[in-house]
Amino acid sequence: MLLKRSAVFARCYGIVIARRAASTKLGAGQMPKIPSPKHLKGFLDEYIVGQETGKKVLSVAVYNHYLRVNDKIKKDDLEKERLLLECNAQAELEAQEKHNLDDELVPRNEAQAGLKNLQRQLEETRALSDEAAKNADDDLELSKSNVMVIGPSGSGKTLLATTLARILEVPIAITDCTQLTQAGYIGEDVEVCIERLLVDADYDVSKAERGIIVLDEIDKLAKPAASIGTKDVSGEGVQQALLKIIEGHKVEIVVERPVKSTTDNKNNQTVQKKEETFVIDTSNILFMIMGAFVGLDKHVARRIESLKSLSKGGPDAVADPQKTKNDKESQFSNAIENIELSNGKSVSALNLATPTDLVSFGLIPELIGRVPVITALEPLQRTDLFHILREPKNALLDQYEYIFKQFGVRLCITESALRKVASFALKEGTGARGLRGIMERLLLNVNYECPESGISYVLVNESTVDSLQQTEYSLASQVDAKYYSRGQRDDLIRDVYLEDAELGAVLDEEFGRTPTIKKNKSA
Ligand SMILES: Nc1ncnc2c1ncn2[C@@H]1O[C@H](COP(=O)(O)OP(=O)(O)OP(=O)(O)O)[C@@H](O)[C@H]1O
Repeated sequence: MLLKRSAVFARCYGIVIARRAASTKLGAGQMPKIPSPKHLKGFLDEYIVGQETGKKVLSVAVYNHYLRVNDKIKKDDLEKERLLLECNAQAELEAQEKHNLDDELVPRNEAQAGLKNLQRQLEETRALSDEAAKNADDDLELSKSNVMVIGPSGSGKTLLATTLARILEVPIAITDCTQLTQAGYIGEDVEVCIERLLVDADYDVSKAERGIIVLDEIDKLAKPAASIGTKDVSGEGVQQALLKIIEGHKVEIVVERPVKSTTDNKNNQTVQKKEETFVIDTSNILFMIMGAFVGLDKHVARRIESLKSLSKGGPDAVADPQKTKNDKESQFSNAIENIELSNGKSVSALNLATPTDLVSFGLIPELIGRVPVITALEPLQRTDLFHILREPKNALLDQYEYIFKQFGVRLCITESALRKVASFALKEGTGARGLRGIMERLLLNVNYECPESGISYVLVNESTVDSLQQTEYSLASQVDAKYYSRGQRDDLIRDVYLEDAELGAVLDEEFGRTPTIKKNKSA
């Protein structure tokens, strides 16, 4: 009996500790409401132009990931609840048993009836919790699904990840894989990505444990064919080191956490830091692995062409290589190979990349195996770049208009000027990333001239962009626009209408003018 009691005590003691931990963490980490894939995609549409397939694939993958996270947390909580219920009933039974049997005032038969009653309650509790566990499909565990996003530089890979983190209100950490090395070598250890996530989660472990880690430039870890047999501490070594954390593992990290800031006599603020150890379980963290994988499209195109030639029966049947080229944009070095499908549609070769292609590229199969969802982003076309300039939330045009408004100037950029900027960016071949640089060069001189100058309106039109294209970067200061004082507002509107009737109408409305009838050159 003594042995039995001490066993029960030990069990209850253990569970009471679990109860304390559970009561503070119960439901912690669970997402309150996961937006549906359609809702997620709709939100992405507001910020990201094009990339329809990528946005759809990611919306579904992210939705499923967080369903799994919630399911896992729910099951863990249920199990804790179950143990608690059982423990409480058992502890009460033990206490009552002792009390009733020791108390001489309680008649023997009443004490025994009371105990029987408690025993029945305990049985009922067990049956109820067993039933709840059965209903929750306890044995079924959803597996982790990390995501790989392949796409040319500046196509929106990082923007997709950060936008998703924003809608889901989860912390995010972006790590450039080229900085990582195997533990013990000069460079950053792979655990640095978890440390960054923890910082973004404001040192809240449960928040960090459901965050997103982006491993950017993963393609730079590809094992070069020449490295076979040699130790590759920054490529294959890092891929190996990433395996555990990507799959789901408890990782211990020591971070220097800022605790308080003090001000010395000279009014200098110093932040005091304290070393703290955290244990982070990475099994609910969503890993998004990204890279441009330059050359992968050519590899895929070759593989598909050789498959086609095999199915048609010999070298004579090899498809015209021109067919796999991007139609208009192929003259640019970063153009991605296109593949013509049997239904006549043309898709980017990156969309047809298989895990085997990625292994041929130099990623290790174990890493690819842990990332079951693979999607590719399309290289952005001229029209995408034009839309990116003015349509999404946070569009560059809105940003520049806002900056100019701060010093009292209405910046007007015509549609044809923006289309020229888009063409210019396409030629530079850096995707949407290049747009910012071009806009900076375009507006450098204007931005220099306007503040505190008496200028109220600036018009940047097609010829302004032409003058930028004719100059070298160093001569960007020679790019000029049209400037107007407050009294020349009508001149501005007239000039705007010559190139962009839509913008003219916007200005008419903005200034409370009667709409101008003559809406364009031909009118
Ligand atoms: N499809 C898009 N829609 C809207 N904006 C975009 C899009 N693609 C890129 N951008 C803009 O270009 C900038 C760079 O994009 P992002 O950092 O997401 O590119 P990336 O694909 O991650 O490039 P890299 O491989 O060089 O890191 C973003 O800040 C964003 O403003």
